[in-house]
Amino acid sequence: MIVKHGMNSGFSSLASSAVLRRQQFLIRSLRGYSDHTYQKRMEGMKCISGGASLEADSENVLRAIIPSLDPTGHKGQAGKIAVIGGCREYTGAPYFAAISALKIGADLSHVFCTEGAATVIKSYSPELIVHPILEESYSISNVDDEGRRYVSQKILAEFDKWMERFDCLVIGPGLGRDPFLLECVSKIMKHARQSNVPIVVDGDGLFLVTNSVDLVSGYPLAVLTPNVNEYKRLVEKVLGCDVNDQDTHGELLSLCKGIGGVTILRKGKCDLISDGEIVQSVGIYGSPRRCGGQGDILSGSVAVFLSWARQHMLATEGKPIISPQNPTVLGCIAASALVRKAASLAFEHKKSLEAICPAS
Ligand SMILES: NC(=O)C1=CN([C@@H]2O[C@H](COP(=O)(O)OP(=O)(O)OC[C@H]3O[C@@H](n4cnc5c(N)ncnc54)[C@H](O)[C@@H]3O)[C@@H](O)[C@H]2O)[C@@H](O)CC1
Ligand SMILES: Nc1ncnc2c1ncn2[C@@H]1O[C@H](COP(=O)(O)OP(=O)(O)OP(=O)(O)O)[C@@H](O)[C@H]1O
Ligand SMILES: [Mg+2]
Repeated sequence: MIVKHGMNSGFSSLASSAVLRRQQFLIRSLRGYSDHTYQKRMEGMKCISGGASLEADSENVLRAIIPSLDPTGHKGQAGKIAVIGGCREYTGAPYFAAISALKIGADLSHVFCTEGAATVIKSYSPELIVHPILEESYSISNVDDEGRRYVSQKILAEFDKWMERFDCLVIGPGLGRDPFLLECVSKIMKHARQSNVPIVVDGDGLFLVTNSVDLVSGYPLAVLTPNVNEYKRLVEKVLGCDVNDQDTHGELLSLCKGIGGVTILRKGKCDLISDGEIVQSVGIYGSPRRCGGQGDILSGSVAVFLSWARQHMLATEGKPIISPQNPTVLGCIAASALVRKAASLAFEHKKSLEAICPAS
């Protein structure tokens, strides 16, 4: 887990582990804000809307919400995350999301995927807990309508056994677009909502939500993390128009309000984050490489930071020491800042000599 700056020396042995050193390095790296070169680099990146800079104070957000390591803590307190995704085509995306949750500092990370994807994902890492419960249409092609209902109920029952243990679900990385599978995932989302489990919707989860906005509308514990294409489809569906690059701020506010109370993290040259009330941007210099998988890493990271921000909110009895005060927005700011900085460091390290493996 990332260790808070200025922790007392009782944690020094823990803090000497390689993982902690690496994570502390990331935090320290974020302090480079005042660096002149960095400032110059950032000049072209700042998101200006209506003349006002919206840049979030991400370093202080990170400091505030990252939990301290506590020797009395038990496994699970730093976060239990589940990724719902992984099908015939895609096994990388759910892996990147789930392993990122662990690397950020969550204690447990699960993946719910199809049977074929499960063996592959398990072979990437023994650290992930993989549930091969989802089915695609091809695997039940000989089954009649009643049989399909049975399979669907069985999937839901299997998922429900676990659901209330999770601090956050990530729905969509590498999910695919099979109609039967998406129908089951819709039911999973409805159950998560009834149980007030936060959800991060990404990748094909956004394809599902764009076609069934009701799944998230009016749910303040939902975060959508669209890329350029996914954002365009959402705007077209919800606002009924093309993306307006002249009023990014106003459009994002309208989109959040149009869907109803969700938080949106719009990925791009600058990441823009809004809950329909405020807009914040994270323009930390990232990587010029746009290889696949970086968004998956972000969605797993948002899940962990969102959970920590909610814990922070509880610990401060609803009076957090940081603003903005919406924990889903805080989680998005922290994740965006860390992932962009990590991308920048990875590029500095590897340059273009070899392809940047997102998980490295
Ligand atoms: N290794 C893996 O398993 C990966 C799987 N992925 C999964 O693949 C599925 C589909 O996600 P996609 O992001 O490809 O779907 P999208 O529908 O967002 O993107 C589809 C197409 O849009 C193009 N595109 C991207 N940015 C663009 C831009 N700025 N302007 C114009 N065109 C642009 C891409 O080249 C791609 O051909 C999701 O489930 C996702 O999670 C991706 O996350 C990538 C990695
Ligand atoms: N033009 C850009 N310049 C710098 N960083 C960017 C740019 N576009 C996206 N990013 C960053 O890259 C990360 C992934 O965003 P991206 O738009 O590539 O997601 P994605 O298409 O969903 O990725 P994936 O391939 O994992 O599905 C985010 O952290 C985002 O801030
Ligand atoms: Mg994506």
